Amino acid sequence: MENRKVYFDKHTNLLQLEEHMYPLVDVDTPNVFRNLFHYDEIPKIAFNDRIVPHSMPDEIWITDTTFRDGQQSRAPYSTEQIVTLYDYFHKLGGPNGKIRQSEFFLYSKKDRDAVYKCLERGYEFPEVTSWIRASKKDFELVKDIGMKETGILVSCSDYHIFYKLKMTRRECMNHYLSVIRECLEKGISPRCHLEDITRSDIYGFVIPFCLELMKLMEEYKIPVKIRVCDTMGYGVNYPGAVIPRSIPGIIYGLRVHAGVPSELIEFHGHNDFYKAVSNSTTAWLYGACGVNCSLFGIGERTGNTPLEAMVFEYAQLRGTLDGMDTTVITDLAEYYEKEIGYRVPSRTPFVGRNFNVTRAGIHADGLLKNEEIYNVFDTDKFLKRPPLVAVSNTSGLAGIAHWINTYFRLPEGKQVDKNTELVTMVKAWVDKEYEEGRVTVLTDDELLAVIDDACRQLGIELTGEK
Ligand SMILES: CC(C)C(=O)C(=O)O
Repeated sequence: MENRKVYFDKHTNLLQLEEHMYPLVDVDTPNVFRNLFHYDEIPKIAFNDRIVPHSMPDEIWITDTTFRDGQQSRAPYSTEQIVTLYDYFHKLGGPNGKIRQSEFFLYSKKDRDAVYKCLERGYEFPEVTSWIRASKKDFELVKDIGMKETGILVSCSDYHIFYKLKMTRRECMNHYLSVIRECLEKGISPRCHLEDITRSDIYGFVIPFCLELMKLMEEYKIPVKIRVCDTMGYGVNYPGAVIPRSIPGIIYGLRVHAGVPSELIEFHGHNDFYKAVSNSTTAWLYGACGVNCSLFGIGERTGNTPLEAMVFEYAQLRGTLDGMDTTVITDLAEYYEKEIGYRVPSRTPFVGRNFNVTRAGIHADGLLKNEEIYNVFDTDKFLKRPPLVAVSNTSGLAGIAHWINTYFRLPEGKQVDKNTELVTMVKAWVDKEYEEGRVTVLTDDELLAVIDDACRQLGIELTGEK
């Protein structure tokens, strides 16, 4: 009886023995959940109305995959760029380590150089962790570098087990367990990436497998992490939705039926159905301590959960930033644009060029009277990005003056107003554009060119904090 865990099942009101409840179901043919996923139909969301209780852990955090999933989907970063980004993550996450870990490839010399350089920084957070091929050689590498933990791929849906690995569930589970045992033998903590969990048989494969993993953790006294990978973005957060698509249901099953502690559960989302952010927040709410994110959501296909979004989700859930420095998000966006040559799409929340730009005349009027009316929060304080009013035919002299003052961040005393000659000159150009039939708003670049020209004619310079 020693190794068997007994737990109280709230659904049945009975004490249950775990391994008797959830033996591996070794099916002959793959269960691909055709009722939900018919490839030539749009996937379906089904409901059984079983409601899972919230269980947000006392401490929650963010982990980062910018250099792993993020880098998989774009041109590789240079070593110097990785180190700079890592410095920024350290500052953004703050002294409480809200960006707890960042994962790195170890495949090439270049990958390893970046790891050595980041380790040399000596930061406690984000902890540098790895992603490797599950082989003896790679385990040794992890150990030699001095890392405590590594990610290992343990794909768990029958799509992967039968079609990709060409194994049975039993063969696959035995294979994974032997690899993880090898990792533990080396004294390294495995982070098990349960790829494609939202198309997997949760109680026929995932829970029996995680029960075995928890036994290995007990045997080796080394933490075994479970990363819940919503690889194709099928996860949903709706109360009463059925597993395997229900994120609350998956997290509940792992915690209650497989006995995985919250601090060892991490959610990794993809944005194929626009749900990466809400699914990640849901994972926190239902008992995962960690959400794994990539900066600006850059990742495979539609991308991962954007890291910056979860910083603001954190603050909204907890009522505090717990030491995170959100202004670094703007520094990161500028660094990407200037040094990496990537401009975040302009309407992207918190970072896009236009995320707090008001264009409609009627909104602009409200914003000019009181910025709280049309700005989500004090974006100048938290992101060094005061709200802007785009200039159009309805802007008037005051709107143009506001645009110049905010765009150039002109300090009081140096600000222009509706009587300034520069503003009159720009207004004359704007009016002419619309008289000639223009129907669209003016772009920043167009305005900058006109302002530049007018300043030259007037022999003045706009000196702001930019
Ligand atoms: C490769 C796996 C682990 C992954 O990143 C995912 O499932 O999204």
